[in-house]
Amino acid sequence: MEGKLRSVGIHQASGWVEAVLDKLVFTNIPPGMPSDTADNTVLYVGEQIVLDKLRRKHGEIPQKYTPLSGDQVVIQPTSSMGLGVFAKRNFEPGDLVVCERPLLVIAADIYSDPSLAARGLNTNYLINLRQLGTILKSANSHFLRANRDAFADLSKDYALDPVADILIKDHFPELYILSCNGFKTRNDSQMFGVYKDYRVVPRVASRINHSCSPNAIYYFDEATFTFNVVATRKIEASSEISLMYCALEVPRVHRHDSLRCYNIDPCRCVACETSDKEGSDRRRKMIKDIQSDTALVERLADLSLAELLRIQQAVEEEGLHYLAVYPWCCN
Ligand SMILES: C[S@@+](CC[C@H](N)C(=O)[O-])C[C@H]1O[C@@H](n2cnc3c(N)ncnc32)[C@H](O)[C@@H]1O
Repeated sequence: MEGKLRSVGIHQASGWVEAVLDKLVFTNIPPGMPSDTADNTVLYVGEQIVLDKLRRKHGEIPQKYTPLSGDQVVIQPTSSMGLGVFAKRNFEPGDLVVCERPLLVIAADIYSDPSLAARGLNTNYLINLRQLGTILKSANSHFLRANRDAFADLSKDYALDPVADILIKDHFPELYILSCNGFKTRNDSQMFGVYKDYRVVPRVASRINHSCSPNAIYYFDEATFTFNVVATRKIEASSEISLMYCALEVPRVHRHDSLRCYNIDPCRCVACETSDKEGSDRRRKMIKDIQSDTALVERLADLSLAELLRIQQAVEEEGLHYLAVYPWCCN
């Protein structure tokens, strides 16, 4: 079986290289100013039309940004989750915790290119993975040296699927780095060209672990090409910064199912290690029901103070302060 897949893969991949790889741009942004250090440079892999679109929209890209001073966060070992990112000072809700040029921005669904479909080249999950792996190998050779080393050093703790893990992992470690550390750009991003699924691999924020009660959210700013992490609640100096890797308004067992691909089994976050399971599941279900009930969301202003307080308390107990429903209840 392995031999058959391999030979199909090689045949398909060579047609694919002509069809797609040649039309991708690999651009270090900002492009090669003498003053640019590697940590101010993003390798963008995607289509030229996307770059042109961003230039039209923002004037020039990347626009200047103000890097945060070095006394915000520090990367340190955790007790049970490998490395983590810790606050070096107190943060208030809304404070910028990390603002950095990421290592890589890449269209991760390159195999969905319509020109491949027309030529019957994107037919098989494993072949698609090999195609993306081939692109990532090319990306590797375009990194500035320091960024290549930083990328290679990131966690590969990810399971794609049992067959792929046996056939591909040793050949395409970059695929696992992307899967483990790649954050989706937001759905309303203007970056879209042919591809829809842009991933951003940050250098510092890749070390941020998952929590089911996260204290921060992230966004990618395409004008400055920066990856930003913002506190959603108070974070005290020396506590760990956390993000969410999966939907959180679902029962713990569903969260754990979604986290298994990150080899997070069990989840070591404070919420899972300490909270009462049934009570937590009940509160999250209540929050989910409210969120999905658009009529109720529109009527929030009409709810009694007691009802609003109940929602507010549930959100706070579960640490889901980032949800849109939270400020509505507090106001
Ligand atoms: C994006 S990396 C985060 C940084 C990572 N700890 C490191 O040392 O590079 C994701 C990996 O961190 C670990 N991890 C993150 N959150 C975790 C959690 N809540 N429980 C257990 N392990 C976690 C898992 O190994 C996961 O695959």
